Amino acid sequence: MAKLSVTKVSSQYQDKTVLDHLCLTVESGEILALLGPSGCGKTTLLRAICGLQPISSGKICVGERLLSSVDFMLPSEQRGLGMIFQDYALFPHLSVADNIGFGLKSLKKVERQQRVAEMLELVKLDGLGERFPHELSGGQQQRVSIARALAYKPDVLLLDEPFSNIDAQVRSQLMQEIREILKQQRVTAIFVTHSKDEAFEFADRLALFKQGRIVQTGTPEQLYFQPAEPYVAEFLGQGNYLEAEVHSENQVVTPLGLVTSSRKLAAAQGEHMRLLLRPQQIQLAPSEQGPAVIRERRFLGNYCYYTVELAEHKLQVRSQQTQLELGQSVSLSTHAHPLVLFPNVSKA
Ligand SMILES: Nc1ncnc2c1ncn2[C@@H]1O[C@H](COP(=O)(O)OP(=O)(O)OP(=O)(O)O)[C@@H](O)[C@H]1O
Repeated sequence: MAKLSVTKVSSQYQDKTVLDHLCLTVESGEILALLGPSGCGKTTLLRAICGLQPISSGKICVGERLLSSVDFMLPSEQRGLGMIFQDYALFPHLSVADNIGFGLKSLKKVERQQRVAEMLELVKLDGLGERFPHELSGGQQQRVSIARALAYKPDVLLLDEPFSNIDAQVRSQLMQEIREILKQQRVTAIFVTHSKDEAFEFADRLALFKQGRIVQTGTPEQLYFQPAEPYVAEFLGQGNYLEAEVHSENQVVTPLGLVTSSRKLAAAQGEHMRLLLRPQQIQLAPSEQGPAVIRERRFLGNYCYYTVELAEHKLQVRSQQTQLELGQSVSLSTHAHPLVLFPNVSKA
């Protein structure tokens, strides 16, 4: 059974529907990223899970325990959830140790001190227990809030844009460290972000939001390489779209020539579709008679990003061939892979 389940949940602000029959499950020990643009309802869903936002349909459960339904709202403090905020939300007048021990008042003093010491060690802040939050860096403050949330062993940890205020230079390392801690402690977590890079780096699975609904859930690879719709494809990264006519059960005719799918196509022969190719799915080869020309080039170390002109198309190509020059003619190809085809709206 899923650890957290959100079933057909709707919620409104005044008359405006912000969550629309939304369904989501998080498995035990899993880190799920809720990903989506600003205003799509991510924070509202977290608030509903925490018990700060009423719902008008559906239910929210942890295991078999009901947290919210249309006519029931378990008080926030009885939900067994931990919460991490963007602004750390530490008590400024309490020391680091007292912040971490804040939710442990039911424990005896010695046990509490022991748990606080374990948590300080876990988040690599041993020796800093007597400091106050303003004496710590942003990354260290976020470690304190992780320690505070994990100290009372929550059933599910909710993280609302926890890395947004962290300096870009240390963000990636902090994310990796916190991910390791959550995995080591087998914490079930929901992580809200509008950054696909953060979602890729931190989560096991992504759920992509669109106007109050989840449009697709899956591993980063599934959403990136097998997006269910153009919205998903575009949110997760750059892509090239080419007109494609279905030629056989696993081939399409495109401006690149015949492109082969490594699995059977869902579209019928003769149908006009749009083929999605990620920049790294197009291969370049220098060729004097090649039909395409390099128009822009960005060198990025191990690889180059090229803008390649092919008839009226401008294609973005990522290639490890870093020696190609502006104005050079090239041929283009793509290896057989599971092709992603979307309906061709202009011909529909
Ligand atoms: N208290 C409120 N009263 C009325 N409308 C609200 C309220 N809070 C949020 N909204 C609206 O509900 C919608 C969803 O907001 P929400 O904060 O859940 O989005 P979000 O995806 O978390 O966005 P962001 O990434 O910017 O935090 C937005 O259109 C927002 O303007």
